[in-house]
Amino acid sequence: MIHTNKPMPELLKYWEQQGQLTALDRHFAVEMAKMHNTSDPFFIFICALLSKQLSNQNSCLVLDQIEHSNPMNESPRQCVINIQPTELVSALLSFTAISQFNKETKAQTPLVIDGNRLYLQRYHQFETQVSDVLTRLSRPTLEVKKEKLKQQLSLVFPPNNLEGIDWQKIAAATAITKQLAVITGGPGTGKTTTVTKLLLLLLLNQKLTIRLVAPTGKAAARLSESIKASKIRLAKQLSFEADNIDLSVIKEIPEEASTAHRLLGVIPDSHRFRFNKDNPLRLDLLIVDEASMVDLPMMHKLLTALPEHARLILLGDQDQLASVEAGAVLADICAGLQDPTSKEQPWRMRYSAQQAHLLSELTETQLTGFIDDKTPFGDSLCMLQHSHRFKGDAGIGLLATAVNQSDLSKVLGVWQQNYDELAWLGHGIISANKQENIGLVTLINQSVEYYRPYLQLIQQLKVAYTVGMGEGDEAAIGIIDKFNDYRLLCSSRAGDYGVEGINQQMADILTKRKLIDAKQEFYLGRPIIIKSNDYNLGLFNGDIGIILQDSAQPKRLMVHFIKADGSVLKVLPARLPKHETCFAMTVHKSQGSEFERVALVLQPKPSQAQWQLLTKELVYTAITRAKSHFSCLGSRQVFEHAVEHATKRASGLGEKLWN
Ligand SMILES: Nc1ncnc2c1ncn2[C@@H]1O[C@H](COP(=O)(O)OP(=O)(O)OP(=O)(O)O)[C@@H](O)[C@H]1O
Repeated sequence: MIHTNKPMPELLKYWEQQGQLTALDRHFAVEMAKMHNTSDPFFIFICALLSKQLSNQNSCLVLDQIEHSNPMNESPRQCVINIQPTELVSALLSFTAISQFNKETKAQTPLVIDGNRLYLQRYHQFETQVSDVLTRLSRPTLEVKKEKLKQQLSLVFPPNNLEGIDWQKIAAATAITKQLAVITGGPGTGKTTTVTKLLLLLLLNQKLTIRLVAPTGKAAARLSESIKASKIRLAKQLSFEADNIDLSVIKEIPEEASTAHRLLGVIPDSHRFRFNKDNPLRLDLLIVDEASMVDLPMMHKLLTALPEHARLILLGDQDQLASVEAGAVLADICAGLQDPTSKEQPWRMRYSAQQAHLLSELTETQLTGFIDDKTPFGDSLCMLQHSHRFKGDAGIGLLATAVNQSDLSKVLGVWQQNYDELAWLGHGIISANKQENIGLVTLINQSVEYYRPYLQLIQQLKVAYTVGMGEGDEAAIGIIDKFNDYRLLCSSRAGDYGVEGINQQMADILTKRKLIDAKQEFYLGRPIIIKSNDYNLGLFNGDIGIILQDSAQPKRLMVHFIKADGSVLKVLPARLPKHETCFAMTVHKSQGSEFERVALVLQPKPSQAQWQLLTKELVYTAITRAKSHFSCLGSRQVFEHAVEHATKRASGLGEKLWN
C-alpha cells in the first residue's frame, strides 16, 4: 500500500528537517500509532498528513487530494502510495482509530471520514454543529407587518442616486425577515450603516437584548466607533421624519461592542467558557462583526451558546484573509454565491422564489433575476456591492477591486495610472557602493517621517510632565491615535523584509534620529503588539499599545492600550504576556484595523513557505487597510504571483450548507 525507502518514523523526522512537517505533526502521528497499537506506515503517514493540514489552517484532509497535500511529492521520491482512490476509504476504515461518520451513531473514534474528507473528530463536530445551527437559523421566515415595515424601510432607506438595486435596503429586509442574516461586502460598502438602520427598524417594533461582538479588541473598538458615528448620521438623516418615526429609539441602539471571548465569559486557566450549550447567552440578537476573522472553533463556541430563539447577524468581507486558525467560515458561508463564469461580477445572490418575492414587495425592488431554488440557505445572505468610502475613480478602491478579481492586466493598468493614493517602491535597485536596496532605504526613511508625529507628541508630553502639566489619559489616546495613522505591513515574519527585520531597522533608525532610545527593552514610545491572550489582564492577541509615562507617576513607564469601550488600560511592562514591537506587523494581524497610510512589504526572494503565504487575499487585505494612501515595496514577480493565487482551505462546511 505504501512503499518507503526508510521506516516511516525516520521519514517523518527527515520531512521535519526539510520543513515539510512540524514537530507537532510528527509527534501527533507517532502518538496516534502508539495509542492504537499499530506501526502501519500508511496509518502513521495519514495521521501526519492530517495534522499538517490542520497546521495549515485546513479543517480536514481531502482524500482525493492526498497527492497534492503530502510532503512526498519531492524528488527523488521517498514514499510512494500505491492504492486505488476507490479503495482508499475502505483501507482507512480498516484502522480502529478511523470510522465513517453516521448521523445516527455518533463517531467514537478520534478520526472520522465524512464523504471524501478525513477529520479529527473534534473538527468534524465543529463543522457539523456550525452547519446545523446555521441551517436551522436560515430556515424560518419570520412574521412581519408588511405594510408598516414597507413604509419604515422606505423612510430609513430613501431612494438614492446610485443606479440599480439598493442592496443595503435588501440586507435590512433580509435581517428583519430571517433569523439568520449574513451581510457581506468590502470596506465602506455600508455594513455598519445598514446594521444601525436595521436595528432601529427592529427596535421600533419590539424590545430586544442585543449584543455586538468582534473577534479582537481592536475590531470591537472600531465597531463601537462606527456604530456611534452611524447613529449620529441616522439621527440627522431622519430629523425631518419625527412625525413618522419615533427618533428616541435611535438612542436605544447599542454602541458597546466586546470581543467574542469576553461575551462568552472566559474561565481563567480553562479552554471552556461560562456560556455554552448548557448555559446559553442571555440575548435576543447577536451581531458578529469582522466574521471573516472568526475561526471554526470560535464560531462553534458562539453558535452553540446562542439561545434557540435568538437572531444572528454576521457581518464581514468574504474576500479578506481567512482566520489565523483553522477554517474559512465566512468564505464557506458565501461559497454558494460564487459565479465563476463572470470575472467582473464573481458573486451572485441566490434567493428562493418565495423570499425574492417577499423582499421585492417589502423593498419595492425587482429581485426576479436572482431566483435560484436549489437551497434555501441563500435566503439569509446579502452582499453589499458599492463602496462609499473609495471613490470609484481613485487608486485604492480600483486596485483593491482588480486584485480581488485576480485581474493582472487591470492591476497593472491601475499602477500605471500613477494615482496620488498609490506608490510602488520596487526592489532590485541596489546602490553601487553600499549594496543597499534603494526601495527599502526609501521606505524606512519615509516611515520615520510617518511615525515622527506620534513620537513628537510623546516628547511634548514628557516636557509637560516635567513642569507638572501632563494631560493624563486623553493625551495617551491622542498619541495612540496618531500612531495608528500609519502602519508597515509585512507578508511574513522572518528575515530583513519580515516583521522582525523591519522592526529592527525602524528601531535602529529612530534611535539614530533621536526619536526613541531603543537601548533598553522597554523604552518610551515603543509600540507593542500582544501575541497571546491574558484574560486576567484583559489583553488579547493582536491588541496594540504604546509605552508611555504613567500620568499618575510620570517617572514610571506603563504600556497604554485603548480598550473596546474607549477607556485606557495601563499595564506594567514586566507583566505583559507574549508580545513584540509593532512598527511593522503582519497583514494577518492587521485585519479589523484601518490606518490613513499603509505600506506593504513583500519579500524580494520568498522561501518556499513564504510563497504559499502570498495570495490575493493577503494583498487585498493590506490594500483595504489603507484609508488615504497605499504603497508597496515588492518585486513585480512576487506581486503578480500573489494576485494570481487565491487561498484555498480544505473544509466541508460550504458543501454542508449549500447541498
Ligand atoms: N447609502 C449610503 N449613501 C451614502 N453614504 C453611505 C451610504 N452607506 C454608507 N455610506 C458612507 O460610507 C462610509 C462607510 O460606511 P460604513 O462604515 O457603514 O461601511 P462598512 O462597510 O461598515 O465599512 P468597514 O469596512 O469600515 O466595516 C460612511 O462614511 C457612510 O456614511
